[in-house]
Amino acid sequence: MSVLEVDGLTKSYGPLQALRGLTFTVSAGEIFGFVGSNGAGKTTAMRIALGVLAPDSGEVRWNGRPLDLQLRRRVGYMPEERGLYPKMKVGEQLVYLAQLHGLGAAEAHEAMEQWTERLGVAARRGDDVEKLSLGNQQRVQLAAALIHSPDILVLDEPFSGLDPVAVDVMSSVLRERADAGVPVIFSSHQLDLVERLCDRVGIVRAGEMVALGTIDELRTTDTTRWRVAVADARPGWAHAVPGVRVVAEGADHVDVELLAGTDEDGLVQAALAAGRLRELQRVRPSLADLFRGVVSVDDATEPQPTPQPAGRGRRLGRRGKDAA
Ligand SMILES: Nc1ncnc2c1ncn2[C@@H]1O[C@H](COP(=O)(O)OP(=O)(O)OP(=O)(O)O)[C@@H](O)[C@H]1O
Repeated sequence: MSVLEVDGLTKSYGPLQALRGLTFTVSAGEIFGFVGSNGAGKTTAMRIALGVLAPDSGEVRWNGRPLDLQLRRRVGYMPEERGLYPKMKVGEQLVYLAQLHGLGAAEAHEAMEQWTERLGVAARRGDDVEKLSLGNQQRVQLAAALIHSPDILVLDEPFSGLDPVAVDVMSSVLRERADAGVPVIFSSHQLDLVERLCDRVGIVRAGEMVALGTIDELRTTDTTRWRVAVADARPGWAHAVPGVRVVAEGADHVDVELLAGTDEDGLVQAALAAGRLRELQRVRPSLADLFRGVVSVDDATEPQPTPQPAGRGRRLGRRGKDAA
């Protein structure tokens, strides 16, 4: 079976180690969700997968073969910073991009018509890209990634800023491509969407993969989670129960985890003693819960550079990324 292998990627920007041996695979027909805090290294990894950025070490292979220039032309890429010509008309631009990927004029035109139709921007073919709303520009950007029927799709935050209808269209296109045998990788901070759409998920933290698998595989932990609703309970009652860790507190309920070796009897007794027990049920952690479990609050800050002698080690911000 065809497989995209991302193997042991490391990448530093000056003193900042953005990737530390990042490894994962995506099979043909699979949608892989790439998640992680801001600055975790997702864009860096995707740029390397496309070949626009070279790793310091490690390799990306497609069916066992390192991704060379020829194979890279078979990748459909949606960059985070987007990459359309603002003053070019939507239709002309898509035809032009298709031809750059080797399609003949008639074929390119047909592909443009097909994708603008499918993505709901057919009426905008004659408009300059810059005149489109951001969401519509994004639809065109996806069309640009798909126009040459790529064998691999790599999409950097394709869902950000889309309205719910566009999210549905984008989701069904990705599923369709995957069903046609294309491995699809996309990054997103919309974890509910990732949970819904992806066959497997990778959680990156400071340039390393810290969790990898199907959502169900990621849910397999040695702790179990319960939701308990107690009316008129004294505040904070759950915090005092031995073997219980409070993971979320709502207005009328708490979510708790029973630590390994603890059964639910103690929790039930404590809940009954705390007030009128309204609800007690086992809950399956969402991807957002799993994410919080492996990515700490501190990760929202970016990976720290290794200490440098005075005068060096300046960290580039978002705007400086492409300049480096
Ligand atoms: N060209 C560059 N020069 C210097 N530092 C960079 C450059 N590109 C990225 N970085 C840094 O590398 C780290 C990883 O960045 P990257 O953009 O890959 O993360 P990300 O997971 O895509 O983040 P986000 O979710 O915010 O898009 C960050 O600390 C970032 O500031």
